[in-house]
Amino acid sequence: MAELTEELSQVKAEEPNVPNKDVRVHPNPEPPAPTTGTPTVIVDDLHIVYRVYGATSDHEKGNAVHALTRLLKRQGRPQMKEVHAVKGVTFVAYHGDAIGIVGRNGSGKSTLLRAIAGLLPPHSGSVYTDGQPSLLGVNAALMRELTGERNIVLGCYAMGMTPAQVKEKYDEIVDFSGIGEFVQLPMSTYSSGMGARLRFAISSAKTHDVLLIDEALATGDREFRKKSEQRIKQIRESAGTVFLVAHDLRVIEETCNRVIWLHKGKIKMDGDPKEVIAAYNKG
Ligand SMILES: Nc1ncnc2c1ncn2[C@@H]1O[C@H](COP(=O)(O)OP(=O)(O)OP(=O)(O)O)[C@@H](O)[C@H]1O
Repeated sequence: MAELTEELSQVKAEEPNVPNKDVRVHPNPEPPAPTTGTPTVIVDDLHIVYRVYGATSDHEKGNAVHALTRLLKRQGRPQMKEVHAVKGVTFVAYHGDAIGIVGRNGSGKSTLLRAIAGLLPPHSGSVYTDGQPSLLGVNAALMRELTGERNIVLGCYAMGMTPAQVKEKYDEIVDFSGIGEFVQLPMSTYSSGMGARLRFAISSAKTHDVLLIDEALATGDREFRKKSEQRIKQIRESAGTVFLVAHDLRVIEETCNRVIWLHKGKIKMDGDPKEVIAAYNKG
């Protein structure tokens, strides 16, 4: 384990750290004293636009003549399509907030989380965060060909933990994930639920200033969901801020103190979970 951690710390040291200049993140090395009412995330008139290159325009769809002409003229597909996924979203999140984000498929929930995490540059508008945001998604970058054990070590390093902290947390992460002896096997042998549980266990082993969870709880069973909810409560109590995207509205209602309803990239409602979820269910 010591050898492995040393090897991984070298790997990490060589990774280029490319700051995203479009997202203004203000890392706070000394976590602030828990103060409710202090803003942690400010999203100001945020617009996110995806550019899809090589998209087929409507009049070209399924048209063999166009495809053949392009081939003969050796032309590529110059078309570029823009998808305006988030359209002028503005809100402020505070210490101790657990904010659920609901909305239909394609309403912009994952895009908003990725923008808060600093992974997508705004087309216009700004995101300000106090502290380091961490995104935990069902597709979080664990490596399928590596064992659970190696992924735990790698994941902990990626979150900035020291070798001593990784050692201290290792057993707790394995216990919490409930994957047992599978920890010695490559993640490619895990069910999707086991993978999701391990990702959640790793990400939540550290105290986060801002933790963003994208559907990560959806694949867990009932018992695991209860444990995860408990852990989200602990993160809130340590004055962090949690954002949770889940299609299961019960999870959101039981875990969050505030809900944002996104509709076609815009905020339709923002407030008390019961009220927002009732309106969402009607509309
Ligand atoms: N990488 C991408 N490239 C182009 N368009 C994208 C990309 N990712 C998402 N989109 C588009 O952006 C819009 C918002 O997608 P997003 O995944 O944020 O929605 P969502 O609310 O999280 O959806 P779901 O509930 O289905 O997960 C959709 O129209 C989607 O097609």
